[in-house]
Amino acid sequence: MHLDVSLRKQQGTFQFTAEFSLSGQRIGLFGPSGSGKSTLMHLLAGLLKPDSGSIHLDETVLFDSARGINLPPEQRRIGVVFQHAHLFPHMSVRRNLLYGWRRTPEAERHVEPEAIIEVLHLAHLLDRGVNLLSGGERQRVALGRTILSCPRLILMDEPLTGLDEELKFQIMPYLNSVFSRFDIPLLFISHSLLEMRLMTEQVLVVEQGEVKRQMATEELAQSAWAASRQGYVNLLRLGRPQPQGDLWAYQWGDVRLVLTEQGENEENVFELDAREILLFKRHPEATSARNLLPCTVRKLFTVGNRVRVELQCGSQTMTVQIVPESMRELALETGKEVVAVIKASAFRKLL
Ligand SMILES: Nc1ncnc2c1ncn2[C@@H]1O[C@H](COP(=O)(O)OP(=O)(O)OP(=O)(O)O)[C@@H](O)[C@H]1O
Repeated sequence: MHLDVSLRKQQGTFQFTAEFSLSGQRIGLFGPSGSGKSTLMHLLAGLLKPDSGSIHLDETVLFDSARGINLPPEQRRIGVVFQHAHLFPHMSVRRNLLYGWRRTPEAERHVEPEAIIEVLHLAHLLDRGVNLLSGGERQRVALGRTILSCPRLILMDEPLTGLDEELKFQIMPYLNSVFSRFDIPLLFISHSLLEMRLMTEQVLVVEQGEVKRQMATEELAQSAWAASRQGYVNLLRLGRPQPQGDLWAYQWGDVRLVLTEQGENEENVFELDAREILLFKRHPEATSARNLLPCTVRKLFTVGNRVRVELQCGSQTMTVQIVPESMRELALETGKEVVAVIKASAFRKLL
């Protein structure tokens, strides 16, 4: 997807401006409450009209004040999923799902209902009334219905915010598999940096009514680490494991990792807190930890009494957090070889 935006909008005393041009499939909108994220989504979807400027999505002009163009929402083919699933209460799950699909011209129907029902695991719910669904099931139906209207872009405004932590992590794999399998561009709003890292590749940072920056999501995660007291968390995407005794062995690029947890999916996402990784000058003689990875120091950053060490481990990178005293004792510098030691139980399965 390519999106070109240059616009202004005054809402009461709130002035919103956006000037950006981006290409990508998984984009996040990140910023504090009241900064203008939902405003931007409404402007893109055609639910709000800019005072001036233009919006181009791929080859289509959605809005251009100078040329008097303002496509109505139904002609923009942009799907929107809000925090609370807005389903038709008097219809079954099946009729909700097929609502947009039946209205989409045949030539533009590039997603089949059966495929969506399978990916979102909705087959057993098809004849149920939507009032009898749980919060997570409602969100899955809302997402399925939006995708079946075959949009060119999907906007999601905090779709996971109303759900409890456990449900959130149950739904995210569905979202990920839908967006990977059907390759639909996504613009995703969330206050959660972890959700951003799991769902997007790039982010637009919105602050005080303005799109201020555009950066890789990982860059945002690194800068958030420097600004907060929290530890940095590595996210590792690992494939199917092989049993190794009563543990599980995963291939991570050209590195083999041994974990206590079994991942059942094609792709399993684990978090690894940067503070839980130990560094040694050379291979320790004996240790209870199951993972001893020869690595090279790529970068070092010191923030107060914390040092972030970026390591190259074969083809993969990993971040470790230590204290300045350890850095001096290990004489760490760029290019130095070290051994990273990680317990099999230090990895926590997220997805
Ligand atoms: N119709 C309106 N009239 C006046 N001000 C409005 C109107 N709609 C929204 N605003 C103001 O615009 C600002 C941006 O709102 P918006 O909902 O876009 O923020 P947001 O970044 O999505 O916030 P949150 O993360 O809390 O959802 C807020 O200060 C809001 O009060």
